[in-house]
Amino acid sequence: MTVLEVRDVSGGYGAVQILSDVSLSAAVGEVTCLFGPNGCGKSTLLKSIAGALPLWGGTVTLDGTDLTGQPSHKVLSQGIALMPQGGGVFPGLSVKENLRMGGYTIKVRRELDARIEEVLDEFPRLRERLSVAAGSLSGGEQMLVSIARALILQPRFLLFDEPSAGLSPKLTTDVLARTAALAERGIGVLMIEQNIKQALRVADKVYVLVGGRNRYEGRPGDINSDKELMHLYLGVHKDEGDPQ
Ligand SMILES: Nc1ncnc2c1ncn2[C@@H]1O[C@H](COP(=O)(O)OP(=O)(O)OP(=O)(O)O)[C@@H](O)[C@H]1O
Repeated sequence: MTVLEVRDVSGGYGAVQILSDVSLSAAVGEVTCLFGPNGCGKSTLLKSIAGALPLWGGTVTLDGTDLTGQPSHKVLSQGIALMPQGGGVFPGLSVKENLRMGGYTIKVRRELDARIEEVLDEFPRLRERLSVAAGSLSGGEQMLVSIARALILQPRFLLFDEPSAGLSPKLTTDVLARTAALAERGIGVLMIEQNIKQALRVADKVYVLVGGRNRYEGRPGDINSDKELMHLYLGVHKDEGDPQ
């Protein structure tokens, strides 16, 4: 099974260290959730894995292939796509143009068109809005464009940075269900999420970072028994954390 392995990763910005010896592993076909208090380094970790930030130490491997220190386009070509907060669509470009941008490495036009068609079959709502500027879509629709765009290159792993940020409770449920569906079709999902309770419903595995270090690793059913973690660091209060 394809596994993304992060080992003893350290990193930060300028001289400021944010991550200290962080390790995790995520598998294709699973949703791996990354929780932790604000500012603990979750986004920094995803950016470091995706090659958007240099690592100070440690390794990132995909199925044993060393990706440590590779620039983001190389990491992407290995099948790891980063979905930034808010989706990161190009607001002034149409939905169709955004999808084309997702496949910019596919040089054969027919092949790119076929991939776009495949993805649109999965996202019929986007088909109706192909010529609309992505920036004029709702937050939920922009997240769909972002997911659809990432799927054009048939990634093995999607790194989601708070896919539900700014979305209504209903859209949050939809987007989290979609991440679970992506995992079911064999993609590995590594996801930061603030909606702990809802994320636990779709998670196969959970990591918690505190202060840029690993604090917890386990299965979603077990995390509720760590009261300090749930209440103090994740802000989930009594009777709120049951993933059922
Ligand atoms: N570009 C940057 N330059 C300098 N410091 C940064 C930069 N981006 C983030 N930081 C700092 O790094 C720390 C970790 O930020 P990060 O965004 O990784 O945390 P997070 O766990 O994702 O937080 P949140 O849950 O609030 O999104 C914070 O103290 C933040 O202020």
